Amino acid sequence: MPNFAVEHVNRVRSVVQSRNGPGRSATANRITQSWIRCLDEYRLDPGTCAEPEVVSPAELCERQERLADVQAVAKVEMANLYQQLAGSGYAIMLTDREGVLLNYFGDPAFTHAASKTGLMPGAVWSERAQGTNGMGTCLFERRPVTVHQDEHYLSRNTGLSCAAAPIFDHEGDLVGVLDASGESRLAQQHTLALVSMSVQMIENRVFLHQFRHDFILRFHNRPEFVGTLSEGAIALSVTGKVLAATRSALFQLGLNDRSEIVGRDITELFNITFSGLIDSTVRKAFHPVPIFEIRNGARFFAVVYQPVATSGGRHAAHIGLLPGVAAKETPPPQPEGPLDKLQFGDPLMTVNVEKAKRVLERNVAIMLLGETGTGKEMFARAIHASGSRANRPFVAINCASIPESLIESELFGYRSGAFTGASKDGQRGKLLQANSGTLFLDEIGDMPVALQARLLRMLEEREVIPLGSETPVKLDIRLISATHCDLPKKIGMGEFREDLYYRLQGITLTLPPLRERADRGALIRHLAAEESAEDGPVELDARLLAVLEQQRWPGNVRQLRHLLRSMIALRETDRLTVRDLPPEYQTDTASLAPVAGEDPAGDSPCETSLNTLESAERRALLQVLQRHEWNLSGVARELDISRNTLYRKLQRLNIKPPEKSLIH
Ligand SMILES: Nc1ncnc2c1ncn2[C@@H]1O[C@H](COP(=O)(O)OP(=O)(O)OP(=O)(O)O)[C@@H](O)[C@H]1O
Repeated sequence: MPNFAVEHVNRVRSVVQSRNGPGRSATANRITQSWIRCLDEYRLDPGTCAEPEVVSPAELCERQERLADVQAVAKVEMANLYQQLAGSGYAIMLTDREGVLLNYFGDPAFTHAASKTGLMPGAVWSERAQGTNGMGTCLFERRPVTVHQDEHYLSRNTGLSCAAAPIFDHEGDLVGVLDASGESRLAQQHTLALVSMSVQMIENRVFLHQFRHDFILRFHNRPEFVGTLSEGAIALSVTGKVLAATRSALFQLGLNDRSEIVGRDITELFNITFSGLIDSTVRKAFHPVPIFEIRNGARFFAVVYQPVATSGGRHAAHIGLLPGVAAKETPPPQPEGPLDKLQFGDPLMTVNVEKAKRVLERNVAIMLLGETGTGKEMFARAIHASGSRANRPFVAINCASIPESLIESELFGYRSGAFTGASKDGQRGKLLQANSGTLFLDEIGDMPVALQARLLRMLEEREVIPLGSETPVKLDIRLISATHCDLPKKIGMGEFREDLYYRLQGITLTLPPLRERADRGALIRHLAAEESAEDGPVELDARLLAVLEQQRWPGNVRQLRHLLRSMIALRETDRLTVRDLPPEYQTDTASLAPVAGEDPAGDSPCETSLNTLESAERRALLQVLQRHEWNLSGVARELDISRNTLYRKLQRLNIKPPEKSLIH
């Protein structure tokens, strides 16, 4: 036996005999306790040269099968983790609850040495088989542990540094361990933080998969964290009873045990009915809605996902059974998706929605253009919620609101100590957080030029190198960007890279400003209904509606929503009139034409904002439309213009079809 091994064996024996650990820290005490177990209880020889214990291939298969759900999800996370740590001589391993190594991602530099100690599929890494070690000791302690070099019990394992975290199922049962082991001489706290994050991701995804045929409430106290690693998730039955909850859900609700929540009705936990929650989620196009927890009144933001349909149509059965939802949601032939809920007949919005639907499952970057408040983020969320990534993270980053010096680390992440002030555990950047989901880059026009180059490289190569690392991590991200800037102008001024511009716009969708939306009457009514949902319906009188329709709305839908919200809050009766408008909106009304029918002698209200030439064009076009009984294809043909050009003309000239006519 080599000298170092003899010394290690002697040290282990003397520590165990004197019950005196290698140091006085909690970790050292835990290591001593483990050494005592190994010698006294398992009767292991710290200097053993016996071959590592390995189960038969048939048994390995059987064990892998038993943990198939976890394995399938873990594979993706193991690959991510491996790529974050690759180059530093690490292997990532998954064991079952008996410590049998099921899956292994190894750094080539390490794999050869590792197989000699038994770091290979089928090997048993329980404490009983391998003495104190990351996987085995983690299984024993049921919490994340590091075991660094000569803290190992067997002398042959003292070259290893291990960081391991336990994986629990939704009932709190330990199902396995995720471990990163390597030959690094550095302490493992940073690696342990990464391993623990991966475990949380695995637990969340397994949960979402296992309860995919039930309703799932996903929440966090910050809306932007819904859909990410730290969200809480609660599975609900068709009647709104809690079936299961993730660890993070219990943590956020301040509960210690699942029994405090499982079997309870959602209304006992939050101040909202189940059907109300589903309704508002759908109405807000899967944008998290605020809910309040009953015990302490804490505010959360939540989204409810409906069951994924099975071949037997279990989804449809659920909807049919739901109290309150059933009546409103009589199964339509083509169920309305989150995208459909954003438009009410405006031709440009209809085209946008149709185009977005066509590329839902295709790897095409989407660029959303539009003035502030036109609903770009809402549209991006609806795209995400409509596709197969709906259960994956939606990560939004506003390039204009974070300091230039921090955008890079926000996006690409950093390792511990990468810069002054960096968290000691490092951070997974937004790009990695969004992996397998959607990344929404808002205000992309404000991204610093230097970073644009890095972003472009990431898009071309579909991989990212976290700050402070040298190893790329593969990315699978749906990218949606948005801006209100004139990007071609920025390109001309050298402030935006042309190559990135073309890369970002697989398709470009321009959201119309509110003042140009042909469906703004319906949108106003829809928003008024949403804003008054909690305290009873309101009615908007015709003149108020006309006045609202003719405002300029520099802040677009956001401004409209805020105005309606305050009018509804301050109302004296449930019938809102122009008298309920704040003064700054009323000044505009004097110059507006009266509502049709109020003053038959006056010009059409729609003409008041047009110049003489436009008014003439409008009248001429109306005549052609009437001649063709509003058949737009016929009109387009007669005028020799495309239907799209005709739509734009109708919008510009503020022409709407008569109430009951169908555009065809
Ligand atoms: N189609 C819509 N239906 C209902 N509400 C909408 C719609 N579009 C936008 N809104 C509302 O308008 C507000 C602004 O939407 P959003 O934040 O998505 O706009 P934006 O264009 O991304 O704004 P900014 O450019 O300032 O980031 C939100 O509160 C949203 O509720």
